[in-house]
Amino acid sequence: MLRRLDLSARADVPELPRAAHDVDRVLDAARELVEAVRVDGAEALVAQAVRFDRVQPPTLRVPREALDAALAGLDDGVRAALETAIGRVRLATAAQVPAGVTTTLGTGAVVEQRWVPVARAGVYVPGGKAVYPSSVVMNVVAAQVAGVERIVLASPPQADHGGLPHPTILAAAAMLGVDEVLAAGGAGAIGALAYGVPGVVDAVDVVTGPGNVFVAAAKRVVGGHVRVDAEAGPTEILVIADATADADLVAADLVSQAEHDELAAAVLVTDSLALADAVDAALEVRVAATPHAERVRVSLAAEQSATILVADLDHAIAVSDAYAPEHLEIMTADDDAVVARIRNAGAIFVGAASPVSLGDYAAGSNHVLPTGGQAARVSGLGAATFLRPQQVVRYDLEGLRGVADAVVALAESEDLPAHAEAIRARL
Ligand SMILES: NC(=O)c1ccc[n+]([C@@H]2O[C@H](COP(=O)([O-])OP(=O)(O)OC[C@H]3O[C@@H](n4cnc5c(N)ncnc54)[C@H](O)[C@@H]3O)[C@@H](O)[C@H]2O)c1
Ligand SMILES: N[C@H](CO)Cc1c[nH]c[nH+]1
Ligand SMILES: [Zn+2]
Repeated sequence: MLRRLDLSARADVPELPRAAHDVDRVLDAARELVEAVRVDGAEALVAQAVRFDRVQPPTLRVPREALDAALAGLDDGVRAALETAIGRVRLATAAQVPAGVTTTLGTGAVVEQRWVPVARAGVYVPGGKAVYPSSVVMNVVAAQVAGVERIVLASPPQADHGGLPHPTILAAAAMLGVDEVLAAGGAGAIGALAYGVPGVVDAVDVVTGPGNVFVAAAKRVVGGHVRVDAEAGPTEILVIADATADADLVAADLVSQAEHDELAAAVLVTDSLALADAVDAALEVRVAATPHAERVRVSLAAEQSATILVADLDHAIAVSDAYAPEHLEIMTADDDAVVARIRNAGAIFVGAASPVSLGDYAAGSNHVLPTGGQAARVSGLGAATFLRPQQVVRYDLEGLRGVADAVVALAESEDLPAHAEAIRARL
């Protein structure tokens, strides 16, 4: 089911498997959809809902009563599970908030750095092939912990639910106190959050959230206008496993992420031919039995998924770092030794009892993570996504006197004498 790429006879890392239908290829389509919303507003959002979601939303802004009704109708078990997820993500995210620092550079000379949240955040929650109340938790809790005052959430309208977002998404939003919710999906929704739509939603400062390639591409399009988090597109899992790993668990985890999307990537990197064969055998059994087998088969057989045979674990680490996966699982004889040497990954899951699906819901980590190789440069969603470091300068006259000569000399060297005058005027 997984194609094999045998690199075991070489020590270098060639081009690795990626989806052909990636963000670059849908960038023009996403730009058109964003631009239509920027120019035509609500009319374009409704047209895109009819075209892609096959439903006309009764209203783009979800009414308060619909949020309340969704919360009232929420299954008790799901509510308890959401509470668990919210509690864990809140605790782990609160620990991320950086403390401000004050540096004293001399008597009466102080520079402070404080962390200030943006005023408005727009968060996207996917809802095409699957619906993601867990992404409500990941986005909203991170923004709330950062101290964002206004959070607006967008999620695709559902034909089976009268053209509103899925009721579990609405219920999760209501649980978290988010009452500004849009029935809008895909690139158009990202455009609406970034530019605002008269009478529907005001523009935000930061747009975050996962989604399919169109959502990821739209975030790239609006990235020059608002702050965006990493491109969190079709899910990726890369497993580094040696001969000691449990092949059936490896197979279960590959299938778990392949079920998101035909474009999801599932990659096994191993130095053990026996393990590779055993994972193939386990995949046959698991895929045959999984409810989304059709989607999983496409994802596992596609060019973005593979078993990569490597010479040894050093080689496996080099391959994984070059790929920079969204999720990296490590199942080896000495997991700590491997994780210590990893540089590039959105999130790392260490050992057989830490599968990606734990992190998807309730580990306490955030599941909105960079895909498409971005994990080599940027991080996943967290409190910092909504915060900016801001410097506050507090000098008194004694402090100013202590550095005045340097400022005046530099101002004159730049031929900006009025800058020097502004110092002299105080002394
Ligand atoms: N990386 C992460 O952190 C992360 C987290 C959760 C989910 N995901 C990914 O999110 C994605 C969710 O995708 P989904 O499709 O289920 O939901 P989605 O909400 O991302 O996409 C649905 C929307 O896509 C748009 N769309 C559909 N077909 C289109 C087309 N042909 N042209 C233009 N726009 C089109 C529509 O507007 C539709 O509302 C999956 O790929 C999943 O792997 C990623
Ligand atoms: N694995 C996805 C990308 O990180 C997140 C998710 C949500 N629900 C299930 N899984
Ligand atoms: Zn998942």
